[in-house]
Amino acid sequence: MTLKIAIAGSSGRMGQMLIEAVTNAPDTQLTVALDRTGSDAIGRDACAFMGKDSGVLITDQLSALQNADVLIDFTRPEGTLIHLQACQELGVKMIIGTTGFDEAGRAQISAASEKIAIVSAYNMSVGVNLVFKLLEIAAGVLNQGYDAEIVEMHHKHKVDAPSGTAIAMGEAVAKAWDKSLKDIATWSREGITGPRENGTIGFATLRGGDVIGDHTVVFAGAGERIEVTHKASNRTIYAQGSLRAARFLAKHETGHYDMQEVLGLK
Ligand SMILES: NC(=O)C1=CN([C@@H]2O[C@H](COP(=O)(O)OP(=O)(O)OC[C@H]3O[C@@H](n4cnc5c(N)ncnc54)[C@H](OP(=O)(O)O)[C@@H]3O)[C@@H](O)[C@H]2O)C=CC1
Ligand SMILES: O=C(O)C1=N[C@H](C(=O)O)C[C@H](O)C1
Repeated sequence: MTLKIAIAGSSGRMGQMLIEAVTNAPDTQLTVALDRTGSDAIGRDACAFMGKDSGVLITDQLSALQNADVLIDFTRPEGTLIHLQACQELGVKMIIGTTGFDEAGRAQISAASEKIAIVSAYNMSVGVNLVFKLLEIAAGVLNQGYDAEIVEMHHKHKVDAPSGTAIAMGEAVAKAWDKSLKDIATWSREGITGPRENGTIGFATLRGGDVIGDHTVVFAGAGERIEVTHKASNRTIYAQGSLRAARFLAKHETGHYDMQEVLGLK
């Protein structure tokens, strides 16, 4: 069966990666390419950036989604929430890779999953999802006398901080410590901060150049330090993960799933 795929943010870094992956896979077909109203990309062939002619023109008309089984959305929270509404109305499933949602945005996604099947994850790569499992084990053992610090670095164009992945890593550690991340997170430090409080999780954000995505969780104890690191060197890892999510969604009509479920890690 061929899956009919729509891509949001078609001219973005991830949008183009996804278009390339969808057009190259044997079981998926690009049927809709969206970008926002006012974008220079509207009316251009979705595959023009690859020097190819697909016949799918980039549009801002959300009614085009009726020609898709699944929308893959890596845009911005405000765009994703508008697409979410259209997908509910048209019965189109969704894969959401966008980061930076507030609690209300996350609640809207969960509520929509009563009508349509949704996979959402702050990181679609196999490697990072494996790291979440490793963190569960590490934090479970290092639950006393170790300070957890999470350092991430991304390209200079990224607009949200800390990264969704860093937050999800913090949530994995906090869960293993039977805590809620919001109660123990130190999101940044500046000035006379005083000594570090035990049981907290610190975050540090670096931005620069073209770094695709580096994450390290440090567990620092007395006499030793354990570091768990993931480094992305190509955005295809996120696109390939999204295709796995699309195949997974073909078997579900409703419900809210994450990549751990898609990858069979839960
Ligand atoms: N879950 C995962 O595995 C990954 C998640 N991400 C996340 O994906 C998102 C996109 O990243 P990236 O591709 O680098 O970003 P880009 O800025 O390169 O692309 C974003 C795209 O979305 C469009 N867009 C922006 N605002 C809206 C809106 N309100 N409505 C509709 N479309 C909109 C942009 O259009 P325009 O250029 O006109 O503004 C652009 O086409 C980020 O949140 C990032 O953190 C990234 C990689 C992996
Ligand atoms: O904006 C990015 O580029 C990335 N965003 C995601 C995040 O915020 O965690 C995933 C990946 O790190 C790349």
